[in-house]
Amino acid sequence: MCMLADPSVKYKSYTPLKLVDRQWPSKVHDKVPIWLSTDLRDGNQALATPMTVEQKTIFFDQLLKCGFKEIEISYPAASDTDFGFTRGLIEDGKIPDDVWIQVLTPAREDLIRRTFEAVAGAKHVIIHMYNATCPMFREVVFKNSKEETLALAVKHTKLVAQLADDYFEKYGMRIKYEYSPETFSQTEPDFAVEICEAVKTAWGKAGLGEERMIFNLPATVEIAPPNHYADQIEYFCRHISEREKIVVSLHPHNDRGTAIAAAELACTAGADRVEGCIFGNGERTGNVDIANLALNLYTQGIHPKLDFSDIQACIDIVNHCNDLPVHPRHPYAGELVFTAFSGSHQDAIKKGFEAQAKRHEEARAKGEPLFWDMPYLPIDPLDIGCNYEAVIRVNSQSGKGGIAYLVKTHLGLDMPRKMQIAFYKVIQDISDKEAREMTVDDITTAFHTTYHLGGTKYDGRLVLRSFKISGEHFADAIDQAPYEEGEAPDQRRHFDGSISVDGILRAIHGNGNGPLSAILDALKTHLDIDLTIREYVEHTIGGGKNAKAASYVEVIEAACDPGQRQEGWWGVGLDTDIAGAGLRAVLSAVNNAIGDRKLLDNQILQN
Ligand SMILES: CC(=O)SCCNC(=O)CCNC(=O)[C@H](O)C(C)(C)COP(=O)(O)OP(=O)(O)OC[C@H]1O[C@@H](n2cnc3c(N)ncnc32)[C@H](O)[C@@H]1OP(=O)(O)O
Ligand SMILES: CC(C)C(=O)C(=O)O
Ligand SMILES: [Mg+2]
Repeated sequence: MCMLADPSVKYKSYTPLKLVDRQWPSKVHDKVPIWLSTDLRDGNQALATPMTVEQKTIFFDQLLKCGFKEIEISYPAASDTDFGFTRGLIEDGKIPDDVWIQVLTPAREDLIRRTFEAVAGAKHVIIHMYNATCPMFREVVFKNSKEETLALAVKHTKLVAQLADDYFEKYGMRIKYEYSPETFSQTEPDFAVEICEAVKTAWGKAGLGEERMIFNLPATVEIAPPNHYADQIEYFCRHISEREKIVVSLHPHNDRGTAIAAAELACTAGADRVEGCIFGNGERTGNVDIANLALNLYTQGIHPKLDFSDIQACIDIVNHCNDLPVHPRHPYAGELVFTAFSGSHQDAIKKGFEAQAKRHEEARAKGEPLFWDMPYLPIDPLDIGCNYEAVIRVNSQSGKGGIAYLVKTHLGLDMPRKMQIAFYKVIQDISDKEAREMTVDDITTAFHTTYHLGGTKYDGRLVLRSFKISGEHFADAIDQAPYEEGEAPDQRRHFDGSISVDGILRAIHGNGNGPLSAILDALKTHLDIDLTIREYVEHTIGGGKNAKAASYVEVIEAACDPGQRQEGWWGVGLDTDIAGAGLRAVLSAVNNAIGDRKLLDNQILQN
């Protein structure tokens, strides 16, 4: 049947819960739940090739590093691998004293007994038993009535309770019980409560504190929007007796793509605990992603009590063990989640970094916290072990801001706005022509080529070899905007220098009201290059002995009508000396202005 067929005669909608005075919508999710990783069970059972013992061991170690205190390590009755892995962790003393391992079993006597054998001798164990409770499973899978479904749960809970006593006596083990009415979210809410009440009574050990039993309420298949799951959880929390003696746990799957929302809303509805997998592995569309949930709390200023400060290590291990990639757009973990390609995003991020640096400086001085508040970046990449390298990447969708950010970050050069526009066109041309992303290398190389910086030394048709500025103290002169003509005669400067012109050394000299106008005068006199400066900007790079000056110059034709807007040519100069930087910037711009124009021989003085 094609998608255009009428779905109303094929699919039934979920039945909303009539919870007239629901409380959760006005609550805020700000409490850190107990986390249980089920990567080694629900995650493992959903792999084409389940993990080997070696892979499970590596994964287990990573879960400990992340700080999980409850880890569902296996379904021991399923396979020798799971049974052996469980025994191995216990016998090799690999389970820290503050960690509870959890094991899953169906409500079947042989499998429950086998499960206990697997965990014999462990210090802290959660025995997790499940049976499906919804109408479809009762009717189709088990062919059981409600009463029979309840009786199955009660009978096997009693067996678990009996074995828990035996194993406590024999090994001194602390055992908690978790019961899952599998398919809870498709089960009649009052029946879910009824069966859990019966299980609680059968268990007979519901206590306070750590000993509370756990009711895990799975959205085995996510069949309704997240608000409905929250309603179901609130209903359960309000109707189950001795609420304080039980832990209410969530186990959301992601069939509708809303497992994260379901978990967060259901936490506001009263849940204490969440089961899930790192990066959301698991049956079909996966279990709820615990890293995502934890980092969502983190970005609200709440420490999630899980450590994802080295998210790449988690990605590597999950990849290795599950043989599943993490999508490039996966929240927090994808390789593109901190990257802006688009111009307006890049511009906002560049401005955001600059504003934040200023804000942080002021806050630091006042001893106040350095709050993260950045356009487009909800979390500081550094907090999860990433860096800012990926934040701005350039392609044909990028603008001047992003390119300027990369030039500033990688070359330390803070281009003036108009020069950013000019250099942006250079990069746009390359990117459009080559129809590919521009790497940082591409951009810095293009910058060096465009402004004749030639790596460590200058290149271009005209290269400054040596110079002397005479007249008044030149630092003052350069401060006085050397391109302003008409200064008093006693402020004029004289430029004496040698430049290489197309590889041949020439001596040139000229006068001006500053070093830059003096060199331009020399170029006019000797090479018939008649340009004037429209814009000049400078800044220092670094500090102390290693400080350098960076100068940026825009030149235009001297003959240009001042009222007429003319395209200029930009240049950059770097030198330990500010006058040197300015002169080099002029030559860099002049090189761009002359292009391959023939220079007049008769104007050149042979050195
Ligand atoms: C939603 C979840 O994720 S639940 C967890 C699912 N995980 C797994 O299934 C992984 C591990 N499972 C396995 O390896 C196997 O299923 C085993 C070893 C546990 C059992 O294998 P088998 O004995 O061959 O049974 P199989 O799985 O084919 O069939 C299930 C049987 O158990 C019954 N059953 C299923 N779930 C349960 C349960 N929770 N409690 C009691 N009985 C159950 C079924 O109705 C069926 O009974 P039937 O044979 O009378 O029709
Ligand atoms: C065993 C249960 C908790 C389960 O995995 C599910 O219902 O999804
Ligand atoms: Mg599951």
